[in-house]
Amino acid sequence: MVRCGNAVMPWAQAREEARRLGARSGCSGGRAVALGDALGAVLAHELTALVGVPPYDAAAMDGYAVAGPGPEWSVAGRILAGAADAVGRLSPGQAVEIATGAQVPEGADAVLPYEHATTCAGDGSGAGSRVRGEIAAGKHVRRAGEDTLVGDTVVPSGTTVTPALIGLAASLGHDTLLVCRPRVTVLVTGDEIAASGRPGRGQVRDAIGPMLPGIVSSVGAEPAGEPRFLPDALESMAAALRAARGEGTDVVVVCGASSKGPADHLRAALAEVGATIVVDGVACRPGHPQLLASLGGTGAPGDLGEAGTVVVGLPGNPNAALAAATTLLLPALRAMAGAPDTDGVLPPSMRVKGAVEPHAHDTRLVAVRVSGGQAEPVGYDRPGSLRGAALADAYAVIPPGWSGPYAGLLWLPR
Ligand SMILES: Nc1nc2c(c(=O)[nH]1)N[C@H]1C(S)=C(S)[C@@H](COP(=O)(O)OP(=O)(O)OC[C@H]3O[C@@H](n4cnc5c(N)ncnc54)[C@H](O)[C@@H]3O)O[C@H]1N2
Ligand code: MOO
Repeated sequence: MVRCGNAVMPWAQAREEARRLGARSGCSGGRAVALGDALGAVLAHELTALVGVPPYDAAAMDGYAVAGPGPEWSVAGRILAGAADAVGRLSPGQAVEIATGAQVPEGADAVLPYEHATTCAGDGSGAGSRVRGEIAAGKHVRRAGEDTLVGDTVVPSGTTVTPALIGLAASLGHDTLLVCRPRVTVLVTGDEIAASGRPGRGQVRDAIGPMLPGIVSSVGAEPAGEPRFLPDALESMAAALRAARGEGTDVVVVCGASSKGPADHLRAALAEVGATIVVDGVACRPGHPQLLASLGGTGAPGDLGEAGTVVVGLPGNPNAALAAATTLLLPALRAMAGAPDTDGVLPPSMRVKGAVEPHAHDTRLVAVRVSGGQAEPVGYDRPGSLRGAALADAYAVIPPGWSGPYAGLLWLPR
């Protein structure tokens, strides 16, 4: 059998190398973005509280804020949420009618909910009436800062920004967040590739460029503009790599030209621009010609520089490209942003339904649908076809020589 590459790396090791290179290259500085634009990015700083939670002593129930042990209080007025300092200090024996979330006046010991209170009517404004009930000191009052004190660190750097984190940041007084969103330049190679519409005779419609924005945004990165289409020519590819490095992009993804055919110029172009190849082929199916390199450093073996642009070479076959993106691109991007390795493979604890043949030397990535605690291969997952991956939830990770029935899972980007 023809094997592509002289130093094909085991699949798990290739993922580790991608993480190491991503972490070493880092993200080109954090950017302050409005809360609404931060979703999915990775926090480039610790999130601290600019205000406490709650910001003031607040009623947790609708009812009466009461001062003194009771069991009866005279009602001195009413406080609704949003009214700052509406009532002065309460004296023992006094109460105010209060809304949930309203500021509890000084001197109040507890809030007596309506459903536990007996009232004698006053003048309708809340004043002049009396209220009776049993209280426990401090009950139904949320004290200022009892959840979070001003200055507390609440979320570590490297956390992915979720809707909940955005809400939290707002509640802590932030309007912007400093985030890391690696920028990814996409180069689509091939004389036969059509960018849109139905391909003509001898043409193939680009299926990888349209996948990549979703793949990179699944880990909070972003495309640096539209894909650039390149002919099968060494000089065009070398020029595009130089341009991407000059523009300060974090990652260049090259689609196609990863094999060793007469029109596959990726390795020659990398040599021309002085790149250091870190992973030259991976022992996995599909996706074995994939490649990882750094445009940083001097190009001397082992010298990757401080913050060089990372190059990921995806094979031209679209399912091989998707497999390679989950193997090298996603781990590199997450590590670059400082995010933990949550895109890792689940432990081999998922039962695979039906017969799956392992490969003799390579890890197989088999498109599966996951339901009822089982992974069922969906088929149609040859290197050139995305039909299976489009129906699948994950790749089942089938190591060489696997005898089943349990496998690890690698979730597909959503
Ligand atoms: N002698 C060998 N030949 C090949 C080997 C090998 O080990 N020895 N490996 C095969 C494998 S596996 C793959 S995968 C491909 C990788 O090829 P390239 O990355 O060089 O890509 P191309 O040759 O340009 O294209 C391969 C195939 O994919 C189609 N393609 C390319 N780009 C796209 C795109 N953006 N969207 C959709 N389809 C695309 C292209 O038309 C070809 O059919 O090498 C094998 N050869
Ligand atoms: O391994 Mo290729 O990358 O399968 O088609």
